Amino acid sequence: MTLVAGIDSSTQSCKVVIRDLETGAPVRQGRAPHPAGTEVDPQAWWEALTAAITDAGGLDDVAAVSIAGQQHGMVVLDAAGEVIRPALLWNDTRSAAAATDLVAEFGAAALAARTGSVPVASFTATKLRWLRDAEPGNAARVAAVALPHDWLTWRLRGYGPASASPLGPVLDELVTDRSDASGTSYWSPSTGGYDRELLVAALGHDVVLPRVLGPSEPAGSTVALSGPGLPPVPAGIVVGPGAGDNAGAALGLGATEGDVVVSIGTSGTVFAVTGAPSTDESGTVAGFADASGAFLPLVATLNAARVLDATAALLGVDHDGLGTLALAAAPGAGGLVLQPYFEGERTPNLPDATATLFGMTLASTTREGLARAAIEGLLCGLADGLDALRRVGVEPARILLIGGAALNPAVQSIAAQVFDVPVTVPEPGEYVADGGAVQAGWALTGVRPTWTVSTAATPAPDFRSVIREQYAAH
Ligand SMILES: Nc1ncnc2c1ncn2[C@@H]1O[C@H](COP(=O)(O)OP(=O)(O)O)[C@@H](O)[C@H]1O
Ligand SMILES: O=C(CO)[C@@H](O)[C@H](O)COP(=O)(O)O
Repeated sequence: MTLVAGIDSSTQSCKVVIRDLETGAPVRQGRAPHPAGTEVDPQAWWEALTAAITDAGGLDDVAAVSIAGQQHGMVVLDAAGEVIRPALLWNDTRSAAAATDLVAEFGAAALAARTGSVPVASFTATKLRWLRDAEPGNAARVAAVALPHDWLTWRLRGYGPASASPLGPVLDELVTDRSDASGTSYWSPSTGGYDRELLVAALGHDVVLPRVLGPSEPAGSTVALSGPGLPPVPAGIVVGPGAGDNAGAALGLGATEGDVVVSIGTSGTVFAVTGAPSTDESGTVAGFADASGAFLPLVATLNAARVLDATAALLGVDHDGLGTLALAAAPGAGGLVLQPYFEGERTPNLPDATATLFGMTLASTTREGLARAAIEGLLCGLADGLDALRRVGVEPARILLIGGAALNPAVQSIAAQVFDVPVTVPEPGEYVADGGAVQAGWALTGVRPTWTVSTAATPAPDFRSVIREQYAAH
């Protein structure tokens, strides 16, 4: 039996899935938490990767591995391969003004044409501009810029600072893939090349950028790393190119034309695999590349599963309790509407916004109503995203609902009331890590594995227009 491993280094945790290459059957898995916050020392991801691989029983019997991860995070390295400052994550909004500056300098339409997207604070280029302006000393030291999955792949292949890696700080050995490169705002999904003028405009000088690998192109192989604080990984495992987490999920799900994936994790995302690149100069839809050689128009919100975490904590219940309360209220929650911008918002681009509860009356202000308004509010933001995808030509036939909060039965049934497209809930799984496992198998054999994904639920279509009408009124 040949085993392959996929890794998802996501915002809240690191997950490892090991599968049988031939059948796709799960063999074992592991996970470890990431620290909270929107600024994280990448060393914490390396330690979580070590813990998660250990939790998964190590990789001794594994033939190939590939790492997918949260998109956009800014990892800046000096000439000695040292991380210069903690990474700014995709959900860190301090670079909102820098994003505004870059859009003013180049124009939204030009940026959409050159990079597929109009940058907001999430995008790497805006974080580099923030660094240039706020921390010029750190900016001047930058010799290479990587994304979270690029840096972890580099470390797993034995590169890193001289004191902590067998192969040392070889910056030219940094690699990335099309999907994650497309979230930088200095790479073009249409041409497949870096836009160095935009990089220099952001950071102030040119630097080493990771080589962009094709979907099945191996990054190289592992070197033996076993030791205290190092992942238990033997030498010679093939390392796949890795991916941005959303592209990884599309690969893990085997999403095809007509499928729109809605992921409710730390971020909320709505995306589809398409044959041609998309351009949306309004900035709503990011025109990303995918991990199979195609494209991935995507809408992302900042406020997703944690809206439910916060509401459940406020109501003093767990996730199941929140779901039970929500289903006890009628669709529309008696007029109660939660605009859930707890962390500012990315789509719409309102980085300084806060959450607001509308429609509070003595009748509507109940625990049940609040629970339902929280689920409806986060789903309405994603339904707006679905409409934006339609505007760039996506024709949805079904929604594949994934991510931590998709496990919640109330989220599943309310999704069938908010989306005007049938909803399918795949069996609970780590689809981003599964996408990494697909990449690992693809890089190992040259043939893309096609594994079956089972369905856990298909909530009956039950579209209730009142929910979106109320939400849109505020
Ligand atoms: N049954 C549930 N109902 C609602 N939310 C849940 C449930 N189970 C997990 N979550 C939430 O899902 C989130 C984690 O989802 P995940 O997709 O792993 O996130 P990420 O990939 O961004 O790290 C957490 O905020 C967690 O509290
Ligand atoms: O910024 C985006 C997509 O553009 C986010 O989707 C991040 O990629 C983080 O994803 P999760 O950790 O929430 O899955």
